[in-house]
Amino acid sequence: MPAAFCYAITATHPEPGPHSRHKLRLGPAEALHLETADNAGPAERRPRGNSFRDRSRMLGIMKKFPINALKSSSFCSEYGYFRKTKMRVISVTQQNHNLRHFSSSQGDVKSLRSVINPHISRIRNIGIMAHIDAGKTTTTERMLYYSGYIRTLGDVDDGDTVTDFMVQERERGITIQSAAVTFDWKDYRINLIDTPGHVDFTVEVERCLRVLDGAVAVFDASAGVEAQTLTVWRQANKHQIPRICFLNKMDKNRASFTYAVESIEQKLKTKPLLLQLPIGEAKTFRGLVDVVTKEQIIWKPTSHLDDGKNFEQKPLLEADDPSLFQEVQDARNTLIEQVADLDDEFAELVLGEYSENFDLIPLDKLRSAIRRVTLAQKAVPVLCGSALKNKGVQPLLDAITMYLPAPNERSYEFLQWYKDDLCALAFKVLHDKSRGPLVFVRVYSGSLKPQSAVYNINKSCTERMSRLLLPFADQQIEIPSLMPGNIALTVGLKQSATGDTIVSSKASAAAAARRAGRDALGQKRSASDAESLLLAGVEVPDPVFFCTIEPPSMAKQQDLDNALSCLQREDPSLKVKLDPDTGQTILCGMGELHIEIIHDRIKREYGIETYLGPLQIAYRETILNAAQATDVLDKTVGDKRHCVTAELEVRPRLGERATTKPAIEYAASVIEVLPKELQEAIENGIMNSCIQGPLLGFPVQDIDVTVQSLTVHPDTSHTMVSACVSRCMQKALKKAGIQILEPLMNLEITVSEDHLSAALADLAQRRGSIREIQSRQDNRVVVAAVPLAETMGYSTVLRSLTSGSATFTLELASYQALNSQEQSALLQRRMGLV
Ligand SMILES: Nc1nc2c(ncn2[C@@H]2O[C@H](COP(=O)(O)OP(=O)(O)OP(=O)(O)O)[C@@H](O)[C@H]2O)c(=O)[nH]1
Repeated sequence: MPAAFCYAITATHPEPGPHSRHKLRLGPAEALHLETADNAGPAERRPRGNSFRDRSRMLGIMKKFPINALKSSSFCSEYGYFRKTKMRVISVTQQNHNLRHFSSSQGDVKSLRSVINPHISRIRNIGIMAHIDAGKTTTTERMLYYSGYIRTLGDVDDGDTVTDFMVQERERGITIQSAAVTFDWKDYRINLIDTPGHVDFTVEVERCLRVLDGAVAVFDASAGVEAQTLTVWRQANKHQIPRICFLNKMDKNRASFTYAVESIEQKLKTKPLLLQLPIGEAKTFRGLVDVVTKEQIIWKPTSHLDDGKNFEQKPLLEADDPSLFQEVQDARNTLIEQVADLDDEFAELVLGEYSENFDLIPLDKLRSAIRRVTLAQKAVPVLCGSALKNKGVQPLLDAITMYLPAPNERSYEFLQWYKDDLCALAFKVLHDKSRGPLVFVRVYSGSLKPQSAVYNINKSCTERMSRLLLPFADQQIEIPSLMPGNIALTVGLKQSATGDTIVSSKASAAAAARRAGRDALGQKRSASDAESLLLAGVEVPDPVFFCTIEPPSMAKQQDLDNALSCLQREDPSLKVKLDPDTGQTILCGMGELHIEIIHDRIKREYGIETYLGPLQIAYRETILNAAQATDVLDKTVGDKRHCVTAELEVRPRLGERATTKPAIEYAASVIEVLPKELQEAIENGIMNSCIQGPLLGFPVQDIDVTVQSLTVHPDTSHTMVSACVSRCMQKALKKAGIQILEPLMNLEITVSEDHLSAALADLAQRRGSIREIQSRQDNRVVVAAVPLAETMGYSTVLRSLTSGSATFTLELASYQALNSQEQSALLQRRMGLV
């Protein structure tokens, strides 16, 4: 299957707003180092027995219970003592940052008084992920505000949020790059990554997920689960990341808590744990009830400000609102049932001591049980609010600290190879004009210190790191060390790119490789499996669009090459190659928007005005039949004779589809006498010929290859073997008959009833096939399949057809064969005949 990705375009993009500018004021630089013996590991699990529901039914204990007047216990600091260390504050010089207000009084600016290396149990590495426009950036901005790191609330629509700092992000009101920010909330260090929702930047989400321990999935409460939510949810499943759901936009027209929860349950196939219920919906939304504590939280604007800082939290009494009171009571009983069903330790407690009265269950016991089931990914806590209207974000922050895991509660298989040696992962690169590349790293084991040499396993090189910085909101604070579980920025690493593994030395890498190798033998794992554990890289799907890119003059070619190589280090989904026939530079990307943004960044950040050729589709080639070919290469170079005879068979693959990696087999007579280096040379030859198919030069997919025979003269170099095999492959592929495949996209359009027929008529003209039309509140959701070639400029057309009211998402589904007419039309176009 192709790597899943999709893209979403809102047909109504907000216009760029005025950029508010503020001056940066910093408090005095001071840092404290935390040393604490606090260790909050998960309680040991007990073997599961019958379900709680079954057992409680047997015992007949499912009753309604009286009000629990317990107050929520505040999280008191468990810190031991603080020790002063040196720290330097550096204001961000990122070219595009608008500087923001920070509290100036000492004691107010938490970042400047923060501990540098909090105890690992107090760290939360969290991602915010969602469908485009669900409100990730707005929620992040509120978190920074309530935790005291910014003094004014930025707005996505005004283009002045902290995390969307690129000019393109601020102008378009979308997140393009993930942004990592650090802040403290109630004695916890939160490293938070705001990820893009637009599918062209899915790889950006994927690489962040590698370093996260938990995630907050944000939903638009009026839309529930949308297409890109499914994609990011699948990505989080793949990395086994515990999650919390935040139903945002509860203030919006048509917001529905019940609808959103149902869609989470049905579409994401997960068990939602309702930890809150909203008080009011849409226009009447004014607060929430904490189902765990049965307290109501009502936000109240002060006379001059409605920034959400002022809220009242008090027990919900029956007299306040009898029906809400009953709803909360039921919700709490259901929650207890659900958790007991999933957690034996809690079930025992509930069935024993508290079987007569659930209200007496201590809060900490219930919370610990919710935490255990969340960490085990058996269920997902659900909270709600409205980030834009400043409601619900503080309880969300509390939930992050309470229910999402600390780094030491996650298990990473590769850690065992490193023991206590340094193992860190570079997960993001930013280019800073004055300081060069800034590399974000997460430390898994050992510690990282500035002014030290480190070894990059992927690049097999030693590099020197000059400084370590913590990205507190949009300030960066220099720190003396980085401990396991934490995230920071490094200055000075010139070779390291996204996805690289960093260790202390070459010897330490070798020792880890030996341990991994030994283990691989023990567990019957292949050496390449062990290697992949050692190198925690990022999977990048193949691009679907490409175009030529030209500098304004030949003199600027070198500058353009440099700019592209910097951008590629930041963005592994950007591919750059040279057209072997024309010598032109080719830019390959994940979507129209992706290429547009790269073009814009080259102009703004590197000052090069480039010209893009027309956007083209990255088709694939495959074969129709099995075929055999033989090739002989006989060449004398200097005094050496290179002589190879190869015979190969190619066949269409029947099983697993959409892979450009051919399955290679050897005839028994060949494999018996094949040295490893020669095998590598043969496989290089086969792979190279699959990169550029014989018909139009597109990658060849879904083929099996058998090396039938191979004769090699003793003096022949391996390069000549590869060349002969490659030529033989090309012959075999041509004989087998080439079929062109085009990317087929899953398209989901959300449109009002009034504009439905216009959208459907347009779809019919685009070779689209409609699979389903669903209802989502007052809107219709059209699920269809459409060739990628027919989606160029679709956002503009849909916007005009629906007066800007529709939204759509596209996701690569598969590659489908072009019919013979379409294929010959494409051939003619590519040859310039039409
Ligand atoms: N009504 C309402 N609008 C909101 C809320 N939160 C965010 N918005 C608006 O929704 C739009 C998108 O918000 P963002 O915070 O940029 O959403 P995002 O998920 O970060 O978007 P991408 O990163 O581009 O995917 C903006 O116009 C926000 O003002 C909310 O709670 N209620």
